Amino acid sequence: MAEHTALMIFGASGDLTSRLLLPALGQLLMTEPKRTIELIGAGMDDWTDDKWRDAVQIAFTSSDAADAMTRVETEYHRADITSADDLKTLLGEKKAPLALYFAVPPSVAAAACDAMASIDLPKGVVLALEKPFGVDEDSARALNERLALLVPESQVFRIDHFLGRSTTLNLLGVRFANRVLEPLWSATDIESVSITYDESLGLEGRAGYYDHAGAFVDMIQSHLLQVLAVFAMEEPATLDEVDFRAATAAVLRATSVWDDDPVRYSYRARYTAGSVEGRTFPSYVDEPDVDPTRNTETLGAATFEVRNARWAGVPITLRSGKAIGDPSREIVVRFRPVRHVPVGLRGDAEGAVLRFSLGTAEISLELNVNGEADPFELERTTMSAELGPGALKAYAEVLSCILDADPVLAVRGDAAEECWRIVQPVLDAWKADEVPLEEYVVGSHGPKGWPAAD
Ligand SMILES: O=C1O[C@H](COP(=O)(O)O)[C@@H](O)[C@H](O)[C@H]1O
Repeated sequence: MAEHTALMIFGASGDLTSRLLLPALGQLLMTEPKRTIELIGAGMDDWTDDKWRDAVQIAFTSSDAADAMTRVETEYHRADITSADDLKTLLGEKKAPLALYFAVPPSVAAAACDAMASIDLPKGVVLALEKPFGVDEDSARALNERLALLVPESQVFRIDHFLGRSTTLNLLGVRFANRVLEPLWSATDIESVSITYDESLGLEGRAGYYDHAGAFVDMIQSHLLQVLAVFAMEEPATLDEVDFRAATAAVLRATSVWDDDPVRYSYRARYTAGSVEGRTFPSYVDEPDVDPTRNTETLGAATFEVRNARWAGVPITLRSGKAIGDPSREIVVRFRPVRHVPVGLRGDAEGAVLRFSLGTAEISLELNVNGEADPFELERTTMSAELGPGALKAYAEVLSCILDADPVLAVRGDAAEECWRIVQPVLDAWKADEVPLEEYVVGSHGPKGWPAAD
């Protein structure tokens, strides 16, 4: 662990910084009492050092981390990060360990990378970039090429906080450390998989971004494909960045829409007025700052196949939606039924179902057992266990890797391009209106008859 690091946040006065980054940094500092940080805020707003320190203090207090302020030196600079002169002044004599965190829109990040090409960056500097990484495969590749001119790939951190979720990382221990599960982890024994991340939340004032992204790009193009990659990867020899990222990237490289038919195997819908968990939402099209002609979906799903020897033939459905009642956030693994049940054992011998919660850290296994009243009549039972929630929240876990310059939980450049390649046929089919945009009432589970809404 690097004990003292400089973290420079571009977009310091923005929503992402106050809502996610600073609370996560506070949490990280509370769990790592030896860590100290030089926290440099930079942005277009005319803030003073005091205003920045106050913003940090407020965010730390919100995550019960006010005590960590004593280990943070703060300074703020008004700067246009797309200007080489401003960047030169900002970076001045700064030396590694130094991380530059781009909490800015992708177009600004791209322009800042261009500006950086004409200055000398401190050796060893880490560049951390928020999603979305590009808007399609070509733009992601172009951004990768720009970044490659600046620093080696191991110093580029494409952030996906789902890789830092303890619930995603639980897949590693449960699968690889259990002989009762690991040998079953393939098409031979698994019939289907679904990865669902529905939320009761609505737009939360993010229409400016969300109305362009939609549920599919916001959640599936990035986060859920990464979860799929961790779920389906070959066993890496080690969990270092080289082995781990090679294994997840190989899964993405082998993944495509089921049957190459996005019209049949993708689904989209948007919500109409209603209430969920005591909050009332208007119809999506009537939300402030939404352009109804954009046809943005607030719920998306698609079925994919990982075309390799381990997974070919297993449908893997990813789904995510907003304003869903009693939302499901889990990975569901459906095992195949046994080939034969002894004559005399009555009932339905369905395959076992293993569920990993992606919300709270829980795991459960549904099994067939002998009936309580009649031992020759099968019944279903569920064994469940709570797993540790993890000491750090997802963003804090990811930040800890950034500060240590360890890219293991960052998305590798080729994987970021693959994610766009995988979803493009769906986005194209939707743009051409080949898939109907259905509707669902806020607080419902989404349109009836969709896959993976279990
Ligand atoms: O990145 C995003 O993730 C959140 C869901 O993740 P969580 O950790 O906050 O539950 C999602 O609400 C948001 O739309 C998306 O941009």
